[in-house]
Amino acid sequence: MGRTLLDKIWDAHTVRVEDGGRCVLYIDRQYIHEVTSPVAFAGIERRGFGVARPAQITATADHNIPTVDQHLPIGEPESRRQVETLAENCARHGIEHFGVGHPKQGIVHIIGPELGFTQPGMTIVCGDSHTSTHGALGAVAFGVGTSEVEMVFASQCILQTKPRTMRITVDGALRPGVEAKDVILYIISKLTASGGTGHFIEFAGSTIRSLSMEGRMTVCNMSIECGARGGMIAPDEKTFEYLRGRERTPQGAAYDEAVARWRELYSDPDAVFDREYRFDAADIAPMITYGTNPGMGMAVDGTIPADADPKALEYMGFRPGERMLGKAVDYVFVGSCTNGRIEDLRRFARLVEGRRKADNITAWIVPGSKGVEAAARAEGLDRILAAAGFELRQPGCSACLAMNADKIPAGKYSVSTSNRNFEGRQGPGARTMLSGVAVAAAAAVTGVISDPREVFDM
Ligand SMILES: CC(C)[C@H](C(=O)O)[C@@H](O)C(=O)O
Ligand code: SF4
Repeated sequence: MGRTLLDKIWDAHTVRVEDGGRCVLYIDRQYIHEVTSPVAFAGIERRGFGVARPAQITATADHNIPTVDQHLPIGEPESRRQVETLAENCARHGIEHFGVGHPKQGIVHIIGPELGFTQPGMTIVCGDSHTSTHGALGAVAFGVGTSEVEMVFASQCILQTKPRTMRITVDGALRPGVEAKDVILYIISKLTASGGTGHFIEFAGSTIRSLSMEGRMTVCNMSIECGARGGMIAPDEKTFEYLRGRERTPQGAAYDEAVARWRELYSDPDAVFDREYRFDAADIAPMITYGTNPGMGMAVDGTIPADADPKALEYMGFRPGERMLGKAVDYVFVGSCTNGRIEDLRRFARLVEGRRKADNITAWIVPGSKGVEAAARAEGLDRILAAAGFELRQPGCSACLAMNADKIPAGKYSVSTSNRNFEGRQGPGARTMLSGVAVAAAAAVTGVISDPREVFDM
């Protein structure tokens, strides 16, 4: 019987299968950040272990850092301590670390692919749920807990049960104004926030193939928001081109050899998945969420479902059957590991170019990495944004979660290109509506929830 892409990579990395079926899985790369690494470092030190393969670990500071005045010491003492601890731990164990202000610093899931650390066929973990992002390059990448971070430090392996497989196929051309984020918000709205539990998703079909690498990362990033362990896309010419010449990818003849290996990474035509779903791109509209989990999404021009969860609607201050169009917005956040890549900033800048930010909107436009920030400035996106009343900030997780200074005040409404709209996610009492870049741009210039296809004549 044919094998899935997950089978091929998983089996190639299985060192041993334990009684009970758990696998000792070899990990090619581990990413770490300041939030989930300190306890793991303390753990190996307490047990007298060193870090087995420091060269296969990459560290960056992203969650606890401010996105303005990064040259100043971090004001909040707890955050400052986290970030300093990461730097000290990395120095002690010989791990490459991109701290605040470093030209390669950024959100962990942005810099991995950007610097070429993430490559097809790899196994990749990080103590962070959105590690699934790296699956867009054809890697098996998933989030792990702090005790597993410690396991990888000590042995470069983890103990894992192999997930079940799921394929989600999306075919057809996307309608005007629809972007990768809308595709994944649509899929999660169909599967619900728990519909992928226990599975590893492979995204396939002509719509997925047509997406840029950045768009594929957006899709895989949010694959876990339906409960899946991870998401992946078989690598193709776009993937190989994206990786060509990146700082940490093989160069020259070694690159050609790598591509030859990467070409073997696909699910065999007769591979059988535990579950399959099919969607038609023509059914997907620009999306927005109305509730308090990412599965509570709808077309921006639709109405809130009559059977929507009453508790979620109470938190959001919405009622069943209402339209989202015209609803009040206070904050717009463009950024995060979901939509903080250069393509996202380009899209936002092009849409708002020649227009003005609405007076009632506070907007945070946050590049996902120093690399993205530098590219945006080199392309003059910062000037386009400034002319429209927007400021390009410095890279970090920012308003995606309330672990730094960028918090949405209680009761305020935020249109956010990030990935989670849980109660209090962007600050205690904050009300988050998830969307793609175009819906965020439309809200930013009109001051209310608007249909980007009308505002921008798409
Ligand atoms: C802080 C970290 C553990 C967390 C995660 O695992 O995802 C964060 O990145 C998030 O997005 O909620
Ligand atoms: S940007 Fe958001 S989702 Fe991504 S790693 Fe940071 S906090 Fe988590």
